[in-house]
Amino acid sequence: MPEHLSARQLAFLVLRDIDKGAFADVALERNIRNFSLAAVDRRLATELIYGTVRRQRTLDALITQLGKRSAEQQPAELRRILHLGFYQLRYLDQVPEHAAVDTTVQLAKYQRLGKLSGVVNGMLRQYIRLHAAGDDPLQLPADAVESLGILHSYPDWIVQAWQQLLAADDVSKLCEWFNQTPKIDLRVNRLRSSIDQVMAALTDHGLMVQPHEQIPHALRIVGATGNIRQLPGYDEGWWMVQDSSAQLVSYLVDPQPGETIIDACGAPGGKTTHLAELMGDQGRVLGCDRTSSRLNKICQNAKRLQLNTIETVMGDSRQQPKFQGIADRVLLDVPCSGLGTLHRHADARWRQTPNSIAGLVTLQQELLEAAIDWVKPRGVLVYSTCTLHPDENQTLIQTFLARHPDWEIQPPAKASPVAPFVTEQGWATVWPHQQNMDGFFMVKLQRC
Ligand SMILES: C[S@@+](CC[C@H](N)C(=O)[O-])C[C@H]1O[C@@H](n2cnc3c(N)ncnc32)[C@H](O)[C@@H]1O
Repeated sequence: MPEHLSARQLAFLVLRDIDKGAFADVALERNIRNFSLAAVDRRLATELIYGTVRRQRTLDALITQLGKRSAEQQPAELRRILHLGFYQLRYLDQVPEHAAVDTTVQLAKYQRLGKLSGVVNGMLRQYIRLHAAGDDPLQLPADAVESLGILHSYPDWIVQAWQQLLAADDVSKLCEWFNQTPKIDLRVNRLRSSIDQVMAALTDHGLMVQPHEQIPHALRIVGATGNIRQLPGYDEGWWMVQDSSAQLVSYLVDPQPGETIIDACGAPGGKTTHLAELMGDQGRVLGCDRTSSRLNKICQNAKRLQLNTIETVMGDSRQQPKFQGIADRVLLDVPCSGLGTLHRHADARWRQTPNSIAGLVTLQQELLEAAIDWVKPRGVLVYSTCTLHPDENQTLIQTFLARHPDWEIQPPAKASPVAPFVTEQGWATVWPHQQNMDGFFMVKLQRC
């Protein structure tokens, strides 16, 4: 197989596995071992896989508009080959048009779709002709929701959910934001290191690193990192990978040394470990989860970060009567639809559905009803999600407050790193297209 085809060939094989139900990252990891690719080709394959999965609706619309049959009627393998071709033409400036066409036609031949290689050639060349004439080859319908969904590649129901919360222009910007490659943020372990020490070590290692303007101990790595475990300070527990917006949650909890904190849905421990760090590792932090393999990750992270106050508790947090009235603060970082981290999980927008959201809302409500009984009379509970769906956030909290008039929202103190993100209702929402971080929702509740 010619070298220049290998990246596309790998991408194609991974896409075929995804069509059989595999998760994108798992399928990539499994297939990559069979190819000895140079780093640059590995990067191209990764971009092609995640890019075509993200942009699938847009690419399907092009197939339908430029072909004789709709995308759904095309043979599955031909459809994936066309996705790869159109993706390179539309989104990859570094791939010359002729290379995109030639490699896609060759890919069809390698897959024994030789008879259809003329179709591939014709459709891709038609795209190039229309583009050269100054037109966007992608035609959009008049309906505003469908138009945004096709242009940015989202199911209509996600666009509609965001329209409930944002102006049309913001919805468009948010859709586009999630189509970019994710960045990696670190949280510096203040008990083992400092921002300056970690920045110096990473810069010496050849990385570009920026401190976050609003969030103490948060750093952003600019560009590719390579294997994260091989970066300086990892083994020493100087830092943890955690998006800046996720770091805000523990600031909202605001744990104090000596207190008892329960983290009801704690694995893999990003926030459990942050809570212990903020308490100077003094007190008791119970990190709970119902999945034992995930609970182990809390132990591993606590060990690496050299934190001693964390105890793990295995089980369903809807049924933990032993926690009744023992907590100064509870964190409920619930399982959610993840609409705030769509850039990190290319296929997530196609896996979630309105039905799956409804199931999650029931679980979230049950967890909240159970966890309020753990809070001491003057204690607080923080509810958080990495989603941007109103049913899992604003509506869920409003429904809870209507059912529990003895609870109210406590906005963060003015000096809190969370304060800049607080809305007039007292909860905080991080909008990625405005704040350039993962999407998050968080609110602190207390008894009146
Ligand atoms: C959003 S993740 C938590 C992320 C974590 N707080 C962090 O910052 O690393 C939600 C977690 O809830 C756990 N979970 C789901 N249902 C649960 C339940 N009924 N009781 C306890 N944990 C649950 C999942 O296993 C998952 O690890």
